[in-house]
Amino acid sequence: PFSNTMNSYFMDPSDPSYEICQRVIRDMTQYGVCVINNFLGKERGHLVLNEVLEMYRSGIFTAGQLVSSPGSTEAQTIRSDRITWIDGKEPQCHHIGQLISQVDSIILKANKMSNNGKMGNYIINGRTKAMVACYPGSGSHYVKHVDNPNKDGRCITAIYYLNLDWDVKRCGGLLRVFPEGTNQVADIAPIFDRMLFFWSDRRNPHEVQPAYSTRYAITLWYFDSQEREEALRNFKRGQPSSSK
Ligand SMILES: Cc1cc(NC(=O)CCC(=O)O)nc(C)c1Br
Ligand SMILES: [Fe+3]
Repeated sequence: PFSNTMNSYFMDPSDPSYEICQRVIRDMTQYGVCVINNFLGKERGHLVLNEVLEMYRSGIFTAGQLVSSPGSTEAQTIRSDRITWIDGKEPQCHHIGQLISQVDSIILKANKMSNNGKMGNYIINGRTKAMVACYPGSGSHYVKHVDNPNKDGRCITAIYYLNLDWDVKRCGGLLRVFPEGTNQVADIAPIFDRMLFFWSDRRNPHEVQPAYSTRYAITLWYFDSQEREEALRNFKRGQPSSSK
């Protein structure tokens, strides 16, 4: 439903352009999903990709999702995505760190710019670490799910894709979002230097279709201050958040 032709070349990382933030506000308000292509530009995109490849080669990625095949006799497991969490200050993650602070500044500026300082009625005051994910490409996928179904505080999912020459017909790995309230789906190819934002709650169930090439992505989840505070209060009281 949304046009994803926005390019963001030559953006000053410390002060994101007004029109990028306007675009995020408009698309998030109208569709709950926003795609920005050429987010860093080729050069910086490659610097981030090289750091991710180096991390992957160094073997610090853990097996993300261990799914023991149901009813299997031996404890056979089917690994799908492999992940590692970073804060971006690690010495070998300098450019990933720059990407993270660029996304931070866009989200925070957009949050301030949107009407009375709230984008989607959220006040964003923090985020998770960055999750670097790799789908090894042997048909690995991610089943349809909601990132934040039970008010754990996460309001925006931000995903940066790193995959050069990605052709969905050949490589699969499509992210399919099923925006609530419409039978229209949003198919998003995980192409190099593409930035994606979407509301993390039940408005955006999504799946990753089987990938047949190695598929890399960096994900950040931004917190709404009020919902996060409430979730932590519940957590301390030993209550599961709102409903399990
Ligand atoms: C670990 C974890 C990963 C994801 N990733 C995606 O949905 C994939 C998006 C993409 O790569 O296109 N989501 C959740 C709720 C958890 Br938890
Ligand atoms: Fe997800």
